Amino acid sequence: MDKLLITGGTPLNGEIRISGAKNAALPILAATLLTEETVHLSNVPHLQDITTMMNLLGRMGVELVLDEKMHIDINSRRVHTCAAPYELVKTMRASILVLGPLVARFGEANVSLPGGCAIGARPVNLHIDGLEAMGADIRVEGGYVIAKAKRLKGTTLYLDLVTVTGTENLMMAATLAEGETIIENAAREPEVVDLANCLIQMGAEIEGAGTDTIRIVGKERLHGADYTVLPDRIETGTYLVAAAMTGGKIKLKDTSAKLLDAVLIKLREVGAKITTGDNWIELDMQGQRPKAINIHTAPYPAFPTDMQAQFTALNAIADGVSTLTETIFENRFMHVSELQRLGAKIHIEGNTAIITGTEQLTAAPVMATDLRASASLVLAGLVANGETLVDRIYHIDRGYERIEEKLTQLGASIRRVSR
Ligand SMILES: CC(=O)N[C@H]1[C@@H](OP(=O)(O)OP(=O)(O)OC[C@H]2O[C@@H](n3ccc(=O)[nH]c3=O)[C@H](O)[C@@H]2O)O[C@H](CO)[C@@H](O)[C@@H]1O
Ligand SMILES: C=C(OP(=O)(O)O)C(=O)O
Repeated sequence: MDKLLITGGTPLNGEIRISGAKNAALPILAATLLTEETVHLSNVPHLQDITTMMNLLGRMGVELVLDEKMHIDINSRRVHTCAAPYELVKTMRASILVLGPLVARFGEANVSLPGGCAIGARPVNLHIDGLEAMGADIRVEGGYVIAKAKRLKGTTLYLDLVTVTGTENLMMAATLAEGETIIENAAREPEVVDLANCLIQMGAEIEGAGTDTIRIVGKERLHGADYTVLPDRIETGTYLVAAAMTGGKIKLKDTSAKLLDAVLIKLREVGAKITTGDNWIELDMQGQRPKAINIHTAPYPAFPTDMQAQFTALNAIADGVSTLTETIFENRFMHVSELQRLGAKIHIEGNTAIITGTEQLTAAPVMATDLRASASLVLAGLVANGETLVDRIYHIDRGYERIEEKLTQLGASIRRVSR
């Protein structure tokens, strides 16, 4: 099994390109099930989750043609099964995103509940309740969501909790439903907006994406489109934190500062000098040690839970004591015990981590438990004294494209080893 071997101590310096967003590309790939015409996608990141989604679509009969730059032509004319089997989707939560499109276009779906995950229980009850309210007949049996429907009917849906993939699933389903659907308390994440923009290019009528009320008027059919996926704000944020932790100076290209307001505010509080342009962000830490900052995760536009682990690593070496409160997932502190192995001084009280910054972490073998937890261990490895070996990096390959190449380009000492 591959591991990452990191020798800490080099301030990051240089320029890299940010990839397309995993959490936008996944629902957009699922959305191609809504039309029999070809959808052409660009800026799809080369990641394990994307491969899993493409394998799943391929197994259903979707034709996918891709070139080495990950431009993909996708055609769902010949779908012959509406099943998403457990063996194919167990490693990826986002597989549930095929549920809405399948029910809306084919009137049936047999989709495995996504497998257990280290960050929390992550039920999909709101996806199911919403589709039922639109007229689908759904039962959950043997670990599968089995749905049948004649044409879905538009209605007003109120989501009890802000759910990103729940909003996406219901928005996709509503594009082919009869009449108008209103989603109240919708997620406002940029990835929801990106999906809506792609659906609009496919002929959908959607207003209000990016606000908490989304209105969709269903169409008889959608058509093909040519769409470019937005940049990955979490990948962007992760590299910015890496530069801040190492006291470096980096420029990230093909990204957008507009997606990262809450994160950039926190990085400025840490002491980073940040300059932005239309499609780039530069961070200069001027060799300083970061200042400790308090963080509270919440749905967009507040501070993203997907950046919590990376800021835990930053606070572990920062000057001062900080608190970091996780409000989205009940079990998203699995990285804490691994960071403690590197010398971090953190204790957990309920859903808050209290962190006393220490000037120097010391290398140790550590184990990744989920995607962003693994990123936090890599960041800690970049500043730890000695060689840190990060195990179970298949988690990181789910969400970071060529991470060791990009960090090497920025001057880090990191390589993939099989041990
Ligand atoms: C592929 C993708 O886009 N993943 C992102 C998405 O995950 P995902 O869409 O799974 O996360 P949700 O926004 O749905 O989860 C928010 C909260 O709602 C709860 N909930 C959700 C649905 C439901 O039916 N019932 C329920 O109780 C969840 O357990 C969680 O506590 O948003 C999360 C929150 O920003 C991010 O961390 C993930 O990176
Ligand atoms: C939690 C994440 O992804 P997923 O929802 O796909 O598990 C993430 O991207 O940090």
